[in-house]
Amino acid sequence: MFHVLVADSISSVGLAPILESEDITVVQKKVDEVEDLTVFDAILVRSATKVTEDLIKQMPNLKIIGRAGVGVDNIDVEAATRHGVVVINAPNGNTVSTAEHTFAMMMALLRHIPQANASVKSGEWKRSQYLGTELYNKQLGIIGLGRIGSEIAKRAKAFGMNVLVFDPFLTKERAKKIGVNSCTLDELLQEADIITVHTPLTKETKGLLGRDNLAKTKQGVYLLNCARGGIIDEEALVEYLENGHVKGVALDVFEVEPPKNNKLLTYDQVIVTPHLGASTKEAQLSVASQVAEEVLKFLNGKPVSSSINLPTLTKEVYEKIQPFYKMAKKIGKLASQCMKEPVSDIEIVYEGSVSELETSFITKSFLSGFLSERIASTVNEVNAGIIAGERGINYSEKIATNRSGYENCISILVDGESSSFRVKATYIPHYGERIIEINGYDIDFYPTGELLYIQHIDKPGVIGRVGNKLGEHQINIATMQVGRKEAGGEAIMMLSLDKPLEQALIDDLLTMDDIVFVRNIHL
Ligand SMILES: NC(=O)c1ccc[n+]([C@@H]2O[C@H](COP(=O)([O-])OP(=O)(O)OC[C@H]3O[C@@H](n4cnc5c(N)ncnc54)[C@H](O)[C@@H]3O)[C@@H](O)[C@H]2O)c1
Ligand SMILES: O=C(O)[C@H](O)COP(=O)(O)O
Repeated sequence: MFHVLVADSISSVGLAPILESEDITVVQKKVDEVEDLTVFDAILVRSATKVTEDLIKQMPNLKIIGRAGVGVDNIDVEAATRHGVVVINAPNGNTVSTAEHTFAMMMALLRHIPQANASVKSGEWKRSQYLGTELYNKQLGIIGLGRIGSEIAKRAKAFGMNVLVFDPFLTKERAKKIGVNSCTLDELLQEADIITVHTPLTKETKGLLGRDNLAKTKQGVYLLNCARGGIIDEEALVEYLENGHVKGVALDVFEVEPPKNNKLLTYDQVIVTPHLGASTKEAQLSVASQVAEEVLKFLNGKPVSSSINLPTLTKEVYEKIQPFYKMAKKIGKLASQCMKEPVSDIEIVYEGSVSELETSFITKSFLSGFLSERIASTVNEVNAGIIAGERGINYSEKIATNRSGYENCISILVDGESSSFRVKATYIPHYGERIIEINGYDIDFYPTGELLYIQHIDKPGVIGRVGNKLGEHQINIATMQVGRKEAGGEAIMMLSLDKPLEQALIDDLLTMDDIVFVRNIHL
């Protein structure tokens, strides 16, 4: 008999396969109302229950966490993985509902519907006070053209809006297919009448619309956030509402939920909903049935298709593959951070002993490292191939015909819209992972921590000037590797640092003679 805890409000109709199973006992209660957490094999949640490492530790029988929705930011996926607990979600079930909710918010915002509704119900009849603005012919700026962003774009076009999109990982082909104009963030900020955000909350998107970027927007801009609280910096937003630059805001999500003493709630021109994007009968039925089916499959020992953390490998295979698996993920992150641009093709070549292993898993691990720098946190070995396909990235793997002399070697070539990136790595037992070539330059470093990648001209004094500049800013260099093809030509440096560089210092390095390219890398 399996025990499943349904800790949040999830559609019972959708959960029917689990509720009706004779082999499963279901308890529908909040975590803190449950007396004995130790019996449960599965826990099903939405965004309200926080599945922390502490909770996972209190559930020693736990095998699977089911998220009836998209975002897994309320689940400690790393801890789950460490504890061998599979995490699954329902990534597509609420896309349309959230897109529709965003659209409803946009229309309500520009036509003052919540304010007018409250006014009429209080006995007023103030027609002239609620003069609205049409969507027709307006510039809609969409930041993040994933599942939800694309659905918004379709609907906006039907309303006769001009759609501008900023998504650093959007290929030209995909933008063309969806029929949107891809532009830079600055162009979008300067041109859009209405801006809506649809990215995951990551270290790069946190505060994306903060003081500096809000200053670049049009006077009288409207803003929407139905993605995750914090993408629009709430403190900066208050300032821009106070000075009248931002005309109206619609929020479904907040930095702290439920919001407490949040000044944004005091403005008449701010309309809000309590994280209702996914709250429709259809979406709830869809996410609940997706999760129920997956959990049922898993508990019956069948493979699941929406796992976001663990690949389905036997213990034996996993042990052999693990070092390459980990290394491939790091190379993926390295390549993605070195090449911040849309990518169309990735080729992975395996050489030596690694080519005898199940390389498709290693390829997926590379892809998940690569994509995790660009897409929501839900990308992993299981879904990386599908996501790459959705993003228009073709990937292929080959076994090398020539040997380079290493016992094992993984070579990767990433083709982007304006440049390519080539990297080679090897794994040496009892010594570790080594990056042995970048863009044709021989090099040898351990891919970990804070790194600084510099392309420069091979001239006396360049390395010294870089060292001095970092020293002036109290940045300690732990290790440094240089590589060149010929004396006096282009060369590269890879420095391992005790802390990352501020953007201002990177900009400063770029102004120095003979420095061509500088990039902070975090592995
Ligand atoms: N309000 C709700 O109830 C609700 C419901 C569902 C999803 N969501 C949230 O909506 C957001 C989008 O969900 P989705 O399913 O469309 O995700 P998705 O992964 O399909 O799309 C995210 C997009 O953001 C892009 N992106 C990543 N970093 C970026 C950056 N720095 N700048 C611009 N674009 C960037 C990615 O390339 C990707 O195309 C997520 O935060 C999700 O948690 C909210
Ligand atoms: O990430 C999601 O799926 C949404 O934010 C919906 O969250 P909810 O299931 O708590 O409504």
